[in-house]
Formats: sequence, structure tokens, C-alpha cells
Amino acid sequence: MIALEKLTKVYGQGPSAVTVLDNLDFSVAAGEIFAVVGPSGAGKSTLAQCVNLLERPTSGSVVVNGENLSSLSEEKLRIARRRIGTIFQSDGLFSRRTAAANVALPLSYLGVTARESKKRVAELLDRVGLTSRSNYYPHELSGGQRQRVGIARALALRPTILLADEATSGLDPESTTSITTLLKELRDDLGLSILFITHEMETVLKVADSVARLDHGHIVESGRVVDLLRDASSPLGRALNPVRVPLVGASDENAWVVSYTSSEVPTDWVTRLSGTLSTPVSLLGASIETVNGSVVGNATIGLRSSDAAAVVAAAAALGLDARPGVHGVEASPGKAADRAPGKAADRTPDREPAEVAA
Ligand SMILES: Nc1ncnc2c1ncn2[C@@H]1O[C@H](COP(=O)(O)OP(=O)(O)OP(=O)(O)O)[C@@H](O)[C@H]1O
Repeated sequence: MIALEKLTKVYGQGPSAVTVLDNLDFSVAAGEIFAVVGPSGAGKSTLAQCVNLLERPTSGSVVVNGENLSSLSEEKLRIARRRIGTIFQSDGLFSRRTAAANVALPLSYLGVTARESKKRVAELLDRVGLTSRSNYYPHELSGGQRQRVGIARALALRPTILLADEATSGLDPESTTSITTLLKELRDDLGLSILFITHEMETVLKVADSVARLDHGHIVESGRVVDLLRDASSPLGRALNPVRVPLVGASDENAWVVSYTSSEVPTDWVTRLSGTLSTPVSLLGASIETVNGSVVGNATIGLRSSDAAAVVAAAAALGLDARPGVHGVEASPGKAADRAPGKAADRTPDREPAEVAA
């Protein structure tokens, strides 16, 4: 487990001092993938450098399995750093070394015998599915394969923490999926704490258990991915799962935005809602999927009912949060019944993920 406690990084001094990370507090449990997203300049790279202690924090601590690494001497830190494996956007492989020789590098620094090293490298390359490529040079491998070699190398010293800094950025979708699948296997099989720093929201949805949004050095929002997706008031949740532009309903229909609040929502909820309210329900748009084993859904529906409180209550009984769509801006949750429902035709598209994430 890794915990950041009031982690602060200030560059410069006096009037020119810039606080790049401001009192960050979060932890990543063993067996958890925790993503950090944020726009350019938010402090993601600085965070990565402070986590693997390439940069000393100005104040606060990086605690790994109960030990405060930020207070260690340089010599002890060198040893402690082995507990944190790092993978970068650029795989950082040595072009004149084969995949196996690249993976062996950290072992050779430790003076591991040739025989032991060979055995360990074979295990690691098998772990990342590249046994058949062990004698290939980096230029003979695909981008995804090179990143896998980078992961094998990061695991060589048996770290408990894996830091992935934009590790899938620039990879094609298939390679990204192969890396996210591998990271989830490593999380489960080795119980790693994985800190996954990225600007790609789609990848967060694929890989992360929890996510935090960093902005100007502050964590502005964080939580379990499933909880954020189910919280209609969460900008991060909406950025993770952008609402597709819904159909425009009939002119006498009111638009409602509906979100699943649990996994217990019946699959025939549209029919049931219609029955309870004794009015037809038009399905104008929907996205329903399984994320980390939990069902997450959002839909836009059109209704003729003008009794907002009845709509909210009928939806709640089905495990749904319903809010009127009001001129392209969704009403605050909990206030749904207080607001006049807007017409479906008034609704403009929701924000795109890039606006929130980047
Ligand atoms: N060595 C440094 N000295 C002074 N300021 C720095 C230094 N390194 C980074 N910064 C500043 O810290 C802020 C955060 O930079 P950082 O590279 O951590 O952001 P980022 O979120 O990784 O951005 P990007 O996604 O564009 O890489 C920026 O305003 C940057 O100018």
C-alpha cells in the first residue's frame, strides 16, 4: 500500500515560488488500481516524480507499506526505491539489448547470478506473455509488446507498488487493452498497488478501481469509479461516461435524465416506469454497461407526465435517480422535484469528456 500524506511540492523560492502539488492526501491499497487524471500542467508528472522519489517533496510524505520513504537518507532511499516499479509512456528500452537483456538489467545492477537472472527473466517474460519474443530487439517489437517488456523490467525487483506514468498514451486501442488487461492481472495475482497517471479518460474506465482528478496541484474530486459513474452530480463521473447526444423527443414530452444508483435496477425499468406513471416512456438515449463488475447506466427519456415528484419517486423505487433535463444543463440531484421539467427539444448536448478531463 502506498499513501501520500499532505504531499506538497514547491518549485523556486520567495516571490517566484510555484506550488505545483498542494497537500495531496490519498492512498492506494494493495490490489487496487488508482488513476490520477488532470489537464496539462496539473502536476501529474511532478506527482509521478515525487512518488518514485526522483524529486524530494517540499513537505509531506510518501509512505510505502508503513515506511516513510521521504525521510530516508539517499543510500537507504536507493534500496527503498526498489519497492516501486515504474513504467513510462516511452518504454525506455535499450535498443541494442534484446527483450530478455532489457529485463535482466535491474537484476545485473544487484549482482544477481547469471543463472538466477536467466530464470527470473524467463518467468517475467512469461508473465507478460512474451516468452516467444525474448531474443527480439525493441525495433522488432510492437509498441504494446515494448511496453510489456517495460512492465516485465519494472517487476524484476518484485516491487509492491507499480507507478504507470502515461503508460498507454500513444498506443493503439488494441495494445492499450492488452496493457490494461495485464495490469489488472498483476493487481489481482501479485496484489500490487498501481498508481496509474493518465490523461485518457477511456483508459481510466477500462483499468481503474478508483480515480482522482488533479487540477492546479489539488485533488478536486476523487472516488471509486463505479460510485462516480452513479453520481449524477459528479463532473468526473460525467467525464468518465459522457452522455451521447440523445434523440429529440416529441414536442409535448419533458426530457428526464436517469442514472442507475445500484446494480439492482430491473432490465425492464422503462416498461415498469411507464406502468407506474400510466404514461408512455420514450427512450431517447442510453448507455448501460458493466464497470468493475457493477452495472452502470445513464439514459435520457421523454415523458408526458407533469408531476415531477411522482416521476422522481417512481424512478427511485426502481433504483434510478431521475432529474429533469433543463435547457441543456442537468438539474442538481435532490432538487429534481423542485424544478420545472424542460422540454426534450430544448436539451443541448452534454459536455464532452475533454472539457472536464483536459
Ligand atoms: N522543475 C520545475 N521548475 C519549475 N516549475 C516546474 C518544474 N517542473 C514542473 N513545473 C511546473 O509545474 C506545473 C506542473 O507541471 P507537470 O509537468 O507536473 O504537469 P503535468 O500535469 O504532468 O502536465 P502534462 O500533462 O502537460 O505533462 C507546470 O506549471 C510546470 O511549469
